[in-house]
Amino acid sequence: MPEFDTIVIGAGMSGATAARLLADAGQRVLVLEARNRIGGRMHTDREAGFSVDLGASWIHGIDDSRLWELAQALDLPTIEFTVGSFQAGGRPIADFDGTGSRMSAAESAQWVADVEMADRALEEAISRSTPGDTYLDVTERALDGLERREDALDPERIDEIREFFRHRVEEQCGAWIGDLDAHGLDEDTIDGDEVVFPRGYDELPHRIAAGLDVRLEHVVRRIARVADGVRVETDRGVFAAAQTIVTVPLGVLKAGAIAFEPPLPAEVADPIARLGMGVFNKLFLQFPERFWEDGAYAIRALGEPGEHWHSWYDVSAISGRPTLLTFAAGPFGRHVQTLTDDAAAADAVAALRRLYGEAVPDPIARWITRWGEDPFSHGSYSHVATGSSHHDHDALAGPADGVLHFAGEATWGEEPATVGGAYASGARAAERVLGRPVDLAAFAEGIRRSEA
Ligand SMILES: Cc1cc2nc3c(=O)[nH]c(=O)nc-3n(C[C@H](O)[C@H](O)[C@H](O)COP(=O)(O)OP(=O)(O)OC[C@H]3O[C@@H](n4cnc5c(N)ncnc54)[C@H](O)[C@@H]3O)c2cc1C
Repeated sequence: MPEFDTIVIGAGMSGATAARLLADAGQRVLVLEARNRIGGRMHTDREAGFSVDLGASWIHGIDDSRLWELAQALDLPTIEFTVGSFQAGGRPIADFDGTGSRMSAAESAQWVADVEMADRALEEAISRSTPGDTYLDVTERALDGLERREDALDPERIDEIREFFRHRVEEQCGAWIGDLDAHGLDEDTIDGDEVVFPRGYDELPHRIAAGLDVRLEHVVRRIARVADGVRVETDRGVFAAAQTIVTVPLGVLKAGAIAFEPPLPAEVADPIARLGMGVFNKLFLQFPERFWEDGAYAIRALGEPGEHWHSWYDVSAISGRPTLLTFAAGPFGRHVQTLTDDAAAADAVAALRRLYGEAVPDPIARWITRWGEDPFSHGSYSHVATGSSHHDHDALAGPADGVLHFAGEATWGEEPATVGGAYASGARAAERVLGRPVDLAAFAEGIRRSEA
């Protein structure tokens, strides 16, 4: 008989959740984690004495969110910060136009109205799209229609909206707009406020994983199905169990970093090949003093000044120090990974100086991520690449044969690319192993009781 009932591969949100649920149900569970830390793409740097979330920061929409229920049950402090999604307006945003000049309130309101009109045309174009159409195709059709209207917007404004749509895809999916399927943002809905975690988001997987048998720095290389279950080969030994839950990121599966014996069946291998893994990187800049206006949640540059670095979020409330967070995603995100930290920060500061001039001091600290170069994620999160569909996410969960299960953000079609999706997928994998539903309220209560 194998030594373990279940081996969970990966100690991120999905793996920690599945492992804890199974251990709570009385199973002998082993978690194998390649990195020297728990949390995966939830990773908080606390070295400076405050929290800097290098991976996920937000719960995107707390209404009807099981993740929000968990965060509340565990008494995690949160700060409301409803601008994590890429919106034209909705919250106070300091907009700058194509000449780098601050827009008036009326100009910003007009911009939001223009984007809303374009979004309606885009929705229509998506509904009429045919298989194989990219998000770029439908965007161009929508903008083309707007250009030919009697009350057409001027070409400069159309270009700004085009740029906005491109940036939205890059931020939501980490992908170039021409690589995303026309339906790639269909599931991108946010219900309710968004929140961030001043103590750091990775507290969540750490508390879930507390007390589990987690072996860090164990890189899984091969998974073989054998007569009585699975043999999992790592760089530090071989482990056996009745079944395994694989939670490594889609990027790791796409890179072929784990060999499966026998090879994965088409029902799982094809979605792995079809879905895309995007790159989304963060750059935090901390300044000696604040130079942007009070009350603005975000700063946004339209047109040419915002071609690359275009959106800055004021995250000072988390550290108590003047700090802006900006993103580099898609092709630009891959480019930024090739720059030194000095060069990337200097480039972002130069973009800010086009808006605020010499009022922008040199930053006193910075943090920059390179998720696309990380061998244990090979990217930031999954997306519906051209030719794939949201069904591919759920198909990826398997189980291929009841012994080999998959979980992780990429396996949850309703809310992929999120911590909420990872959490739900971990719970689903545990349910499939146990053959019965799990009670997430009791799960949270169990974590609290064990900490008391
Ligand atoms: C920069 C960034 C910002 C984000 N922002 C948000 C946000 O604000 N809100 C949100 O909801 N989501 C956000 N996300 C997405 C969110 O972080 C992920 O969806 C979620 O954390 C994924 O959890 P997971 O368990 O599926 O995968 P992971 O957290 O990646 O866990 C998988 C684990 O498998 C391990 N592993 C990999 N290969 C091996 C191997 N060969 N052997 C053993 N172990 C291995 C990894 O080290 C990792 O610990 C962001 C992601 C990034 C990168």
